[in-house]
Amino acid sequence: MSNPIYLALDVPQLDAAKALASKVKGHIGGVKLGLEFFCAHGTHGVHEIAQLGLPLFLDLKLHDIPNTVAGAMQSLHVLEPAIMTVHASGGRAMMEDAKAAAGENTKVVAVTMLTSLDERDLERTGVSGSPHDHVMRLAELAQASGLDGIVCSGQEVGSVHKQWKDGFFVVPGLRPGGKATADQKRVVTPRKARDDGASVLVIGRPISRADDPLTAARDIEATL
Ligand SMILES: O=c1ccn([C@@H]2O[C@H](COP(=O)(O)O)[C@@H](O)[C@H]2O)c(=O)[nH]1
Repeated sequence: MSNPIYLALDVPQLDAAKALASKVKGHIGGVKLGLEFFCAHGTHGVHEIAQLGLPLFLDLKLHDIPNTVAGAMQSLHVLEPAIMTVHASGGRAMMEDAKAAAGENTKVVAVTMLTSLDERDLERTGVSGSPHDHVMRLAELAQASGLDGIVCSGQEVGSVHKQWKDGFFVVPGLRPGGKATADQKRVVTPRKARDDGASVLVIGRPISRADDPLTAARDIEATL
């Protein structure tokens, strides 16, 4: 079974990002490049990280009208990401067009409800009900739109997995026991997420901000 850990390289300096990924390379299955990295280093930075030879998850969480998102997907195609994200709240047409524009080897997954939000935050955006129900609704929409899977927290992945048997589930908001949650609100341990059906475990600060990132990555891998 391949290593499901994708290290979130939310690191401002390109050299530091490369050094961190190289250091823990033997204990992760891929790297995740998000907005912080892409806004600072663009496609050049992605090519640099690609040289490490690990699968790339380009987490740009695209959210715009269908034509614009499809155009962005086409432009990013050349980077050959293994995984890309769009927001499920962009709607069915946007997700359909995003999938159609992506390369055939790229999994397109929809962000449902950010792991930094809880039920009160959701209510303030005008959506009543539980995070669980909101995630389930958006998962159904993503599946109907032909996407490969979704991004959700480890608190929902078990239910989504029961409903969408062959879905591809990306789970961030992971904290090994006792680690600071910081801005994350819907958290579980990597092991729990894995047991409940996560395909990819996105882990950033518990590794990148650890005193010894190599030991942290190794310890997390050992719990799986
Ligand atoms: O709902 C979401 C979607 C994406 N993320 C991203 O995952 C990592 C998590 O980093 P940690 O340091 O392990 O908290 C980060 O890059 C987010 O942009 C998420 O956390 N939640």
